[in-house]
Amino acid sequence: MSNEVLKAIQYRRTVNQNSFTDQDISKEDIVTILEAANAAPTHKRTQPWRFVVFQKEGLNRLGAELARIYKTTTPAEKYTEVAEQNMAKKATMSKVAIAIIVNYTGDVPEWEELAATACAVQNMWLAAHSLGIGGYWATPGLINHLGPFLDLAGNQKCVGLFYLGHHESEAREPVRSPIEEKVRWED
Ligand SMILES: Cc1cc2nc3c(=O)[nH]c(=O)nc-3n(C[C@H](O)[C@H](O)[C@H](O)COP(=O)(O)O)c2cc1C
Repeated sequence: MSNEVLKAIQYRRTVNQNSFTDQDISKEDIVTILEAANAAPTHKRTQPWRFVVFQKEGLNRLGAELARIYKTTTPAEKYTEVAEQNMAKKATMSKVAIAIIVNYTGDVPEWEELAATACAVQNMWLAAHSLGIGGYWATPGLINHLGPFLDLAGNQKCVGLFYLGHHESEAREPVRSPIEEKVRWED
């Protein structure tokens, strides 16, 4: 790879909580990651991304809420105590969790605001990677029940939780089918 940006794009990976270390993420790094999100492209500059940052005790509250939602929304025949505990652990094993929210303005089609928010997440992911911090975008069905906890307005939707931590996982290139299969050239 020829430069740092291309390298970061190739080596950014999903890093899950099992690989996170105990090292804290500094406030400065969190702000750098959020500023990267805020630099994402956006039609009509609606800047639809919103974030709620959980750290320290906030992670325990998030974990407890995820476990509570799991317990109250999972049919009895599918419920397991282990799954309930694992749901909470996703938050408590992370150093930071960022709720990803789309703020729909109505000024552009909804899909464009969702797309802009996804661009913001990729920016965060790359910024985190460049700081030695791994990220994991999780989209369990439970996020559809997080509205009251996150204090979302009627035009806002949570589209995931971005879990972050310093980590010890090996750098890996992506596993993808060849780009040639996904492109048609017209000369
Ligand atoms: C919109 C979106 C939602 C995702 N949701 C989940 C999820 O709920 N659980 C999960 O394990 N991974 C989730 N992922 C991560 C993907 O599984 C991961 O990006 C994919 O396996 C490729 O790995 P890489 O990120 O290391 O390239 C999500 C990724 C995206 C872009």
